[in-house]
This record gives sequence, C-alpha cells and structure tokens, in this order.
Amino acid sequence: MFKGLVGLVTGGASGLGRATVERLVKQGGRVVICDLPTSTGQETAKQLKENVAFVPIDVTSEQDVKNALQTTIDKFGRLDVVVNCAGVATAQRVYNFKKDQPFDLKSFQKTIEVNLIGTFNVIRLAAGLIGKNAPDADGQRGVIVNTASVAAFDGQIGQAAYSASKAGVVGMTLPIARDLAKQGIRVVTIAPGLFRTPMMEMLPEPAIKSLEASVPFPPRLGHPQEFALLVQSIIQNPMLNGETIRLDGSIRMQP
Ligand SMILES: NC(=O)C1=CN([C@@H]2O[C@H](COP(=O)(O)OP(=O)(O)OC[C@H]3O[C@@H](n4cnc5c(N)ncnc54)[C@H](O)[C@@H]3O)[C@@H](O)[C@H]2O)C=CC1
Ligand SMILES: C[C@]12CC(=O)[C@H]3[C@@H](CCC4=CC(=O)CC[C@@]43C)[C@@H]1CC[C@@H]2C(=O)C=O
Repeated sequence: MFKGLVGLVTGGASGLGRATVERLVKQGGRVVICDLPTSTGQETAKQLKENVAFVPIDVTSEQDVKNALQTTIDKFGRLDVVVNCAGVATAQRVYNFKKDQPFDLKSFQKTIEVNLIGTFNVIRLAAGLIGKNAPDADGQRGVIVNTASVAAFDGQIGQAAYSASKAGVVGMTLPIARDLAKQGIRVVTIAPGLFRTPMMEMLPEPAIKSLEASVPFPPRLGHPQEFALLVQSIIQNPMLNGETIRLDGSIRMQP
C-alpha cells in the first residue's frame, strides 16, 4: 500500500511513534526514526531491518533536524510523510500553596520547547524537502501529521504547561496547512485521549485503571496501533487537511 513512501517519525522509538513506524513499514514504506540519543531508537531500527534507519536527534535543535533530513535523502532519496510524536509530559500546579512555591518556569519552558517549538522546528525544515517532490495526480506532494492531546481542550489540574503546548500544536495546524497548501502538502493533527504507552505507564496502575473507567466507550486505554491506524488513514485520505481529530473514545477529561 505504501510502497515507495518514505516517512520520518519523531519520537519513533517508543509508544505512539513506534507503532506508527511499524505500521508504515508493514504497509511497504521506509522510515527514519528520529528520537533522543538516549532512546531505544537504534534497537528498534535493528529489529525492523533494512527499511528503517535511526537518527539520534533532539527535535528542538535546528542542526539535529537538518542532519536527520540529510540522512533521509542519503538513505532513501526522498521524504513524503512526517509524523511528529516526540513529546514530554509534565504536571505541576501554577502555584503550590503547601510549599509556597510557584510553577517552575524552566519546566514550563521545556514543555513548550519540546512539544510545541520542537514540532514546529521539524515541520518548517521538513516542508522544504517534501515540497521538492513531484506532485501526484491530485497535486499532492506530501503529508505532515502532528500529535496534540485532548489536554489541548480539557486541560486538567497541573497541566498548564502541557495543555498550552498541545493547544499550540492545535492552533498552528490550520495556518500551517494554509501556508503549505499551494505546494500540495497536507497538515493534520491527532489529539489522542488515553493510550497505553511508556508515557502513560509513568502513572501507577490503580490510577491507570481509574482513567480507563472514565472513557465512555471503549472503556479502556487506546492501543498505540489504533493511533497508527489513524495516521495511515490520514495519509490515504486526500480531503483531510488543516484539522485536528480527537481519537479518544469520547472522553472529556475531568478537572
Ligand atoms: N500516551 C498517551 O495517552 C498520549 C500521548 N500523547 C502525545 O503523544 C506523543 C507520543 O507519546 P507516547 O508515545 O505516549 O510517549 P512516549 O514517552 O512513549 O514517547 C515519546 C517519545 O518522544 C521522545 N522524545 C522526547 N523528547 C524528545 C526530544 N526533545 N527530541 C526527540 N525525541 C524526544 C522520547 O524519547 C520518546 O521516545 C507525545 O507527544 C504525547 O504528548 C497525547 C495524548 C495522550
Ligand atoms: C499527558 C497525560 C496526562 C498527564 O498529565 C499525565 C501523563 C502520564 C504521566 C503523568 C504522570 C504524573 O504523575 C502526572 C500526570 C502525567 C504527566 C498522561 C499521559 C497521556 C495524558 C494525555 O496527554 C492525555 O491526553
């Protein structure tokens, strides 16, 4: 189905990103995994064999992302699809009255830096490369998929930084889709609800169980493969553009 397609997945060593890499490869695509040098990207790439390469990067670094794009060209000759999954989760109240301490500004900045600015950094640099593709019969040159969160809409206590970073991703989706429309590059964001990944597993199991029960249907955490299935569908459907799609079993997060 994706024979000849070349993808780049940030955060591709773990969770939602890894499931996306696996699906793209299963469908015949070739993929560059971009993740932190400390991640399991190298092992993941080895397991998935010759159609996958790993480039250690920090999405917030211009030079790292440029290196990853150069490796994509050197190894696979083109770039069709970017999936931005790299992200960090933080939790802190805006003011801790018990400790008489305000939200740590460095932590707020780091969350915005990785989740929002990192996503933008990858988009702005990758767009130039995707724009060099010959258009298909529909005029399309490529697709960019971003990952926000339902926290962009229903931010919980402690999620000021995380929600702001994800709301930024939602907010830039339409203007970037408009910016890139003339080049035939589509931009779509997924806002996942609760998925079982290493990020989620930072929470103790009883907390996960209670979160699962709060999902109307199906009352469970999403499987990363269900996220990857939506990525595939976005790539395949040329009318999806400039939109954020909630993938959340209809959960509306409580305060
Ligand atoms: N798991 C969930 O329920 C949900 C996850 N999300 C979002 O989905 C995305 C993927 O999350 P998961 O797969 O759950 O988490 P994860 O923790 O399993 O994977 C995130 C990956 O991003 C990488 N990463 C972190 N900072 C990076 C940086 N500066 N440069 C490059 N790579 C970096 C990590 O090394 C890791 O491999 C994140 O953006 C997260 O905020 C959104 C809603 C729900
Ligand atoms: C990010 C998200 C919601 C959270 O804030 C938590 C996170 C899992 C790890 C966490 C552990 C904590 O001790 C504090 C909360 C949190 C940072 C959750 C994973 C997915 C959640 C999300 O984005 C939902 O949309």
